[in-house]
Amino acid sequence: MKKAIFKAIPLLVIAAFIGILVFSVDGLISIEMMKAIDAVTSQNKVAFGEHIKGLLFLAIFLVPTTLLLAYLKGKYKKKAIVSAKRYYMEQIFDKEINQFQSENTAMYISTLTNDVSNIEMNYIDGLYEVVINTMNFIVGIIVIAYVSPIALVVGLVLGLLGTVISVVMGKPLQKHQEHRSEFYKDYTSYIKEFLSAFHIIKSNNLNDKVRKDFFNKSEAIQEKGYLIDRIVSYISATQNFMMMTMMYGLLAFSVFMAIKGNLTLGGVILIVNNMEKIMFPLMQISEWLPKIQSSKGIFKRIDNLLIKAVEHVETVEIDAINEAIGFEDVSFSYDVQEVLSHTNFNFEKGKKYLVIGPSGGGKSTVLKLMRKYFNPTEGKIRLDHYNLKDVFKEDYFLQLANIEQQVFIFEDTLLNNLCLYKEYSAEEIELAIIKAGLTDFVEGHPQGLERMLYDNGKNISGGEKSRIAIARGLLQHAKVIILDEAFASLDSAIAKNIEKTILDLDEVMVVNVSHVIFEETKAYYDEIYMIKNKNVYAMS
Ligand SMILES: Nc1ncnc2c1ncn2[C@@H]1O[C@H](COP(=O)(O)OP(=O)(O)OP(=O)(O)O)[C@@H](O)[C@H]1O
Repeated sequence: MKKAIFKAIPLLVIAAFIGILVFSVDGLISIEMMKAIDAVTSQNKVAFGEHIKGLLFLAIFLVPTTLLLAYLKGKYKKKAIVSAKRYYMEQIFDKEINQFQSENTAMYISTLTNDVSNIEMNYIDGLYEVVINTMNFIVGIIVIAYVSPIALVVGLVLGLLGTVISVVMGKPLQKHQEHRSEFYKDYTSYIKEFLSAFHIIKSNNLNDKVRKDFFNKSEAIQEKGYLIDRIVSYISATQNFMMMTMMYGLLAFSVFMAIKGNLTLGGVILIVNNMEKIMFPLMQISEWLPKIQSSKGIFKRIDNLLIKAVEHVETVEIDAINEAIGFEDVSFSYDVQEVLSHTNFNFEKGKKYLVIGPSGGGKSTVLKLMRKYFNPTEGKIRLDHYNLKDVFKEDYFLQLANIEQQVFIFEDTLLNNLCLYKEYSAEEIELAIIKAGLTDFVEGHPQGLERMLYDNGKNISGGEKSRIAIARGLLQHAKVIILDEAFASLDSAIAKNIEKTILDLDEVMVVNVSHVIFEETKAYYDEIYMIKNKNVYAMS
């Protein structure tokens, strides 16, 4: 993820140059001021007037450059955060479906919210502050060196010491930030679970247990936050002590030089004035360095989360399915459990298949293999004369329409939910609506296709969701339609009608896994497969 953030480095470099300009102008103002004061002490009115003029000119020049620096800061931060988030999303969508499904999605939510905002506050802001304050510090030191080179050495030694102390003290922060990030992951996972199970918790009187668990988890996070704040306070206190020592040390040193006649009054004022310009950046640098360091563990956690499982390299492009999808001596196991053993069967182009079998027999597993979520443990799935494993997913998925019982509804209009953000003609949409039995549903609402669907379809019924999924499948004009218990939430009259519509589709292979079997439509299938005892049997 760091690499993505580094895309904003050119902006940071430009900001660093503008920073040098701003701080140099500021330094020149101090020098003009010193000269003006020395002109007063030597009663030189002409020189005083000239230095005041120079001072005013520089002060005016400072306004646009300071504004430019503020603008660049905003640009850099925006670019860094946007690239980090874009990289994050790209890496997630690069993952295989099966890998993603085997992980807890709460991890992703927690990383995208807590960890990314932590990186923004500590790392992205930190890099900017360290770079800009380093420029400020360097210019401050040069300005002081202009009147007293020895003061430069004293300043540098003290500055270096302060930074080393901060970095060493900041070490434990990294470990605690990592722990806090872990706590947040569990916490997000827990919140996700209890919000999803709200009705189960209420109806089973589990409120007290949930309240107690919630309290314990919240307290653990707050305790960790408190510990981190305490460490930050210790670091700040040590830094303040260092800064005070440095300020008074330099002050005493410049007064000593003035007494010895090696420094003018203007010079003492310049050093005192510029001390803040050295101290403040030093304080900032030593405050931000531990924060930058503490992000290391979080980066590691995010990068581990985004690691893609090693996958087979796909090489075959297709633009149609011309013959069949055939399972040849296919075996498949989840970890230790074997679900299919050396099984052979075919789904031919344009034919209709009903797949039945006992619960846990392996029906969904066959569909997952067919959808390329997994590859067989042994044997191969043939697509025409290719091994399905070698075929590009993007090409293959264009040929498939999946209609499942669990239908996801986007928080958007009915139209967008039907078309899934693709372009279809009005006639195509109308035909899909009719075939999916959605006509009354669309016409029965004053806003028709423009009605809004909310929160994964909370404002529509399970049957309506299923019909939306069916309409989506029909609109796709896919050559293979896979139905996974798609009729389970529909009343039998509607289900029979839709099943018949789908079975009437010419040139479309239909694979219907269903517990709901209608005698009236059974005859329309070319084959019925029974999946049991790790094997697939043709019933005809
Ligand atoms: N991701 C998984 N990890 C481990 N085992 C799994 C996984 N998915 C399914 N199984 C196991 O594999 C077997 C076959 O499951 P599958 O979901 O294919 O059956 P099914 O015939 O579709 O069942 P049902 O009709 O109940 O939906 C079951 O014993 C199940 O517990």
